[in-house]
Amino acid sequence: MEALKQFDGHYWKSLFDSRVGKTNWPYGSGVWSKKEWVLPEIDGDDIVSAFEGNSNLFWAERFGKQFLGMSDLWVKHCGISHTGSFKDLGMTVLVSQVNRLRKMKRPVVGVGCASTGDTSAALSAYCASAGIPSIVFLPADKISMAQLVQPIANGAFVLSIDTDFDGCMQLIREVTAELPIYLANSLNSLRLEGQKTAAIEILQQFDWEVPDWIIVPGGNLGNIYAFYKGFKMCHELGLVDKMPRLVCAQAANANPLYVHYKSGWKDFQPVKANTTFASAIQIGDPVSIDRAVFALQNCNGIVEEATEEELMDAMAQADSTGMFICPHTGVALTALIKLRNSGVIGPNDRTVVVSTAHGLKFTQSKVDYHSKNIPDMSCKFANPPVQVKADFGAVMDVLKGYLNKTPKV
Ligand SMILES: N[C@@H](CCOP(=O)(O)O)C(=O)O
Repeated sequence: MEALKQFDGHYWKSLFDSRVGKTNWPYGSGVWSKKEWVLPEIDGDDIVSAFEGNSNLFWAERFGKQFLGMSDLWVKHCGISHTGSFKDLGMTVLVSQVNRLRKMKRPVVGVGCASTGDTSAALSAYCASAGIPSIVFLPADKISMAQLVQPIANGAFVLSIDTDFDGCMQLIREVTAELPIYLANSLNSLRLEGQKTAAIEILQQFDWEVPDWIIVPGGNLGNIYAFYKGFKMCHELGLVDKMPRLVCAQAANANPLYVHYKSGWKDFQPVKANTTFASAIQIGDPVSIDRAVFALQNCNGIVEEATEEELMDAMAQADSTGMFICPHTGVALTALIKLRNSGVIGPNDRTVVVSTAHGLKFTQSKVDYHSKNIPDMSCKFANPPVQVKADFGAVMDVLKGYLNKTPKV
C-alpha cells in the first residue's frame, strides 16, 4: 500500500506480473520505474508532426515507405478548410464576385448549385456570411449527414430531390436559365480561378520545384482542370520550367472519364453513376468533361479507377498511418497504388495526392468498414473496438494479447 500511495510505478508492475505472469512480458522491468521517465533529448528526426510548418501539405512518410516503397510521397489536404473541402477555394472567389454584382444593383436574387455535398456546404457558408440567399439542389439520400447539415445550418434553401447528382445538375441548369439565380457549379470559371490556387500553393510549398505527379479524384471534373490551369499559369509565367503529370482518379462505379480514356479518347459517353462510398464523385455526366480531357491530353495525363473495396482499403491503410482521409482520397490513393505497382510511378518520384475533403464528413463509411458491416467486402484492414468487462484482470488479459502482437521497439 505504501507503494500505491507513492505511486512510483512499482505497485502497478507487481500487480501486472501477478495477474498475467512475468514470463511473457516483453518489456524490461525498468519501464515501470520512475527514473526511466526522465525525458531524453530529441532531435529533428524524432519530431512527429503532420504538416510542414503551417501548411496543409503532409509528408506521407509511413504510407509511402511501408506500403509503396516511396520516399517522396505527399498529401495535400484541401479539406482542412472552413467547410471541410477544396470547394472553399473557388467559392470565396465566386461569392465575392456575386457580392460585388449585387452591390452594383445587378439582378441576382440568389446563388444556386447542384451538389453531392461539398459545393453546397461551401456555397451556403459564403452566401450566409455575405447575406446572399443560397439555393441548393441535393440528391435525396445520397450525401452524408455531415454534408447535409451544413447548408441547412447555414440557412440555405435546400431542395432534396428524388434523383441523382446528374438529375440535380440538369434541373439547376434549367432553373438558372429561367430565374436570376447565379449558377455556382464549376462550369462557372470563377470557381476554377479559386481552385487553381491549390496548384500554385503546392509549387510554392516545394520552393518552385515541380512535383513529378499530381493525383486528383475526379467527379464533375472541374478540379482536374483547375490544377492544370494553375500549373500552366506558373509555367507560362516562367516560375517553373515544366508541368507535372496529372492523374485523374475515378470510382469504378462512376467512371465515364476512365472509360473515355481507355477508349483512346474516342466519343465520350455519359454513364449511369452507381452508388459509391466516394459519394462526392458519384457523377456520370460531368459538366467539365471537355476541359478535363484537354488538361489530361496536354500534360501526358493518366486516368485510373478504383473499386469500392480498393478505395475503402486504401482509405483504411492511410488512416492507419494517421491521415483520416475521405473516401475520394481513397480513390486517389488506389490510383497511386496501381501506378506504383505497375512501375509507372517510380520509388523516388515526387508525388502529391490531393485530398479533397475532411474525413470527418464520412464517418459512417469508416464505421461500417471497421465494423465489417459492408456486404461483399472483406474489410481486411478493419480495426473494430474490443468489448471487454469492466474488470482489471479482463482488461489486462486483453492488453497482454494485444501488446504481444505489436512490434517491439
Ligand atoms: N462533388 C461536387 C459536385 C459538384 O461539383 P462542382 O465542383 O462542379 O460544383 C459537390 O461537392 O457538390
